[in-house]
Amino acid sequence: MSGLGDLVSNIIGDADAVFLFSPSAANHETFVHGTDVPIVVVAEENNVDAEAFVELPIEFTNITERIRFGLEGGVDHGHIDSGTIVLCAMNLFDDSVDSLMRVRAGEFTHTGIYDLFVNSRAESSVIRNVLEVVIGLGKKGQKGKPVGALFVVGDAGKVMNKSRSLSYNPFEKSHVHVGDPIVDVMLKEFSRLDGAFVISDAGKIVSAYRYLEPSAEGVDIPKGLGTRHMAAGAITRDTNAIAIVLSESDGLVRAFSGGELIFELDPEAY
Ligand SMILES: Nc1ncnc2c1ncn2[C@@H]1O[C@H](COP(=O)(O)OP(=O)(O)OP(=O)(O)O)[C@@H](O)[C@H]1O
Ligand SMILES: [Mn+2]
Repeated sequence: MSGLGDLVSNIIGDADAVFLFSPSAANHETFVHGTDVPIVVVAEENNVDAEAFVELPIEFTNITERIRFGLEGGVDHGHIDSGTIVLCAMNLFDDSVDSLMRVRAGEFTHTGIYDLFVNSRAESSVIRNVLEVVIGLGKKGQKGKPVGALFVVGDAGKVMNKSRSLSYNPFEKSHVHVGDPIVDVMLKEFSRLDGAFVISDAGKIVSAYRYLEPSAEGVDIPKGLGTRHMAAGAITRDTNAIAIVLSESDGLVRAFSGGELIFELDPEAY
């Protein structure tokens, strides 16, 4: 094997921690027993009873985003320091680890995806549920036609104060939460009409058809996005909410926090 082992050990030799992405129990065992550096598991669920664990709120089909999220979580939970050289191990093609990547944990610029889920007022499961609804809407559209939607999540009292009603609120006296199966259907139906949905920290649907009237001062969103995206960005600067928007015109899903665009994704890729 003509020196390949040496080349590879140059890449992985100085790693001080291993991040295992969605490992099988057998893979996890192998790594735990095969090395004495700390092992951190990054996955949607902790199926392997890992001591050090970072929960992935969504699957992240983009691998660099998945890694970034895992590393930010690892630092945030105190599993590693930000300068640590990490070996990321993944199975991209089947059930056994087939991919190793060497990354310095602090190397990434802060993307905000981690904060969006973990440091928001709203529960991360609520944000995940809203994202799932929006991605679903983006995939199918409404009766085959592209549809736009705006969800404002968290800090609902303040959001209600900075908005006005465009129509009667179908959620007025109801106690429905995002993630309830019936709600998916309702949200998709009501998203045909104008305005925003307002969701509480705990996932209660507070209102549909809200016209947002935040101050737009200091909001810096990419040129070319229209009033829906501007309102979404601005409300997240004026309150502690985050906003998730489906664009009717380009079909992309965008998330805003603190007045900034945090990420954009193509629902067709999910
Ligand atoms: N302040 C607001 N609050 C709530 N909804 C709004 C607000 N401003 C615009 N919208 C909604 O966004 C819709 C689309 O407006 P516009 O085309 O200007 O936005 P956009 O950012 O270009 O979004 P899209 O990419 O979906 O076209 C409006 O019909 C309205 O339903
Ligand atoms: Mn538009």
